[in-house]
Amino acid sequence: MAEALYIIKIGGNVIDNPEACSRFLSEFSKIPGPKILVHGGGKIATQIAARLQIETQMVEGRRITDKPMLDVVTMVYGGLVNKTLVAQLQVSGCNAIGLTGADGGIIRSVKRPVKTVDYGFVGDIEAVNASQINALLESNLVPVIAPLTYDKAGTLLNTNADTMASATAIAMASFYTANLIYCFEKKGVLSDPDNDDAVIPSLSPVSYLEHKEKGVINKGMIPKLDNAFAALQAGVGKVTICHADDLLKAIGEQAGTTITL
Ligand SMILES: Nc1ncnc2c1ncn2[C@@H]1O[C@H](COP(=O)(O)OP(=O)(O)O)[C@@H](O)[C@H]1O
Ligand SMILES: CC(=O)N[C@@H](CCC(=O)OP(=O)(O)O)C(=O)O
Repeated sequence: MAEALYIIKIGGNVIDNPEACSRFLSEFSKIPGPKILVHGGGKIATQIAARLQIETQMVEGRRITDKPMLDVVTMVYGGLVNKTLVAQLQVSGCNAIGLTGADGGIIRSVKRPVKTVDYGFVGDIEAVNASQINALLESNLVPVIAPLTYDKAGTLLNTNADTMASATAIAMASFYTANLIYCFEKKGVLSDPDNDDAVIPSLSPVSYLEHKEKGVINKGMIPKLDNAFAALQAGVGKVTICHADDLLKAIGEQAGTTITL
């Protein structure tokens, strides 16, 4: 069996909480062997945009990204968030290297075509350069990937971080047994949104549909789960959704929600 690789995604709600983020990074640093961190930061981009009097508009979990908003997300994801995480990982003994999809040409996308909604500078992933990412891993570096990609015209594009993580895990599955873990601020996918302990231990496509129809799985969880199922279907070994504090538990035994087919 191929060597295990852990692709961990951390969302904006955890990054925005300094104590929770620091606990998460300390757990992440302890993962043995090759690993990749993919981060979001949507909440911080929204806050900084507001300070600059730029209004945020989300449609189906995706940010409408005009040029002023593209400038904000480039600064926030590619700069502030990415470099803060890298610096903190360095002092945890983890030799992190911060990258957008454009760095090393690791993730290229195409501007989302305008159908009913014009998302602006938002990218749909077209190609992940798994060999380039693997070269970093083989140099014992830990890639920390920001949710920005680039297109063939050399334009940066804003790209959902859950999709970045799923596409990276799928591409890396040609070299490793890929394990994708979505870490966020809840204990897993919940069967009752008002009860933080009502974790669904294992979620199949059929039960996903049932929970979605009942309305108990909604908002940001829908694109996250769509990405999770897509990864499993495309050869990723294991996909888990868990609390950021439970990362090592999810790797060692079981925590949160395991996605099944
Ligand atoms: N059934 C559910 N279980 C857990 N979270 C849910 C559920 N339905 C909707 N959510 C929402 O999904 C959110 C996670 O998605 P998102 O905001 O995109 O997170 P992230 O910051 O990790 O990208 C949670 O904060 C929660 O409000
Ligand atoms: C196109 C698009 O929507 N991009 C996302 C990228 C950040 C992200 O996904 O952050 P979280 O994981 O913290 O939600 C956004 O700008 O919000």
